[in-house]
Amino acid sequence: MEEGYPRSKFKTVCVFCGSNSGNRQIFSDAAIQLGNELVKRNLDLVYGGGSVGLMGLISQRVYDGGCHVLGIIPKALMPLEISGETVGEVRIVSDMHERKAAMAQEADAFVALPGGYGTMEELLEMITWAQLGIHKKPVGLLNVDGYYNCLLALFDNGVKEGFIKPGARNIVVSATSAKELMMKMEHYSPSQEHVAPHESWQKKQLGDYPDGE
Ligand SMILES: C/C(=C\CNc1ncnc2c1ncn2[C@@H]1O[C@H](COP(=O)(O)O)[C@@H](O)[C@H]1O)CO
Repeated sequence: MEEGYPRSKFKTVCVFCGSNSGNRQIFSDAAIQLGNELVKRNLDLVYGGGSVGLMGLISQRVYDGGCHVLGIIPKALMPLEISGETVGEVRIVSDMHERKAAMAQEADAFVALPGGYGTMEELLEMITWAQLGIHKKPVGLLNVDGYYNCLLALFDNGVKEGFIKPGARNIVVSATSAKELMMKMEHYSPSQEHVAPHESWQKKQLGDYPDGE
C-alpha cells in the first residue's frame, strides 16, 4: 500500500469494463489510472477475465502492481481468439449467471468503467441487487469524460417520473476520476430502504459485506 493512503475498507474490487477500448485514448488512460488506484490501496481485482479492451489494460496493471487478479470467465468465452490470455488466477464457470454470482461474491465493492451492453448490464444488475437488499456493497461509476452522463440523467429522470425512489438513486456513486471515486466508495453506507431484508436472501449467493451485518 502506498504511503499516505489510509487502510481501505475493501480487500477486493470487481471491475466491469469494456471488452473494447473505445475510440479515444482517454478511456484506456482511465482504465490504467483505476488499476493504479487499486494497487496504491493494495486492493485485489476481480473481473471478467481475458485481455481484450479495457479489461486487458486494468488486469495487466493490477497484476504488474503485485496485487491478486481473479478472472472469472464462462467456458464459452475461453477460446483465446474471443477473450485473449488472462493474467493471474482464472476461474472457469459454466455460464454468465454463474460468473456474475461469483464476481459479486468475491468482491467487496463494484466499479464500472466505460463499456458497452455487457458492462451496463453488469452495472445495472449490481445496482438492482443493492436496491433489493441482496448486497450492501458500494457500486461506483467512473464517468470518464462524461461517458455516462446520459445514463445518470436517465436515473434522475427515473426519480422525477416516480420509477426510482430518491433514496435508491444514492446507490450509484459516481465520479470523474478513479481517486475521487475510490474515496467516495470508502465513505459509502447504504441508506436506501431494501425491498426485502438482507437476511432473507441466500447469503452464499453474495458473501457478506460489511462483515457481520
Ligand atoms: C465481444 C468481444 C469479446 C468478448 N470477450 C469477452 N471476454 C470476457 N468477458 C467479456 C467479453 N465480452 C463481454 N464480457 C463481459 O461483459 C463486460 C464487457 O462487455 P462490453 O459489452 O464490452 O461492455 C465485461 O465486464 C465482461 O464481464 C469483442 O468485442
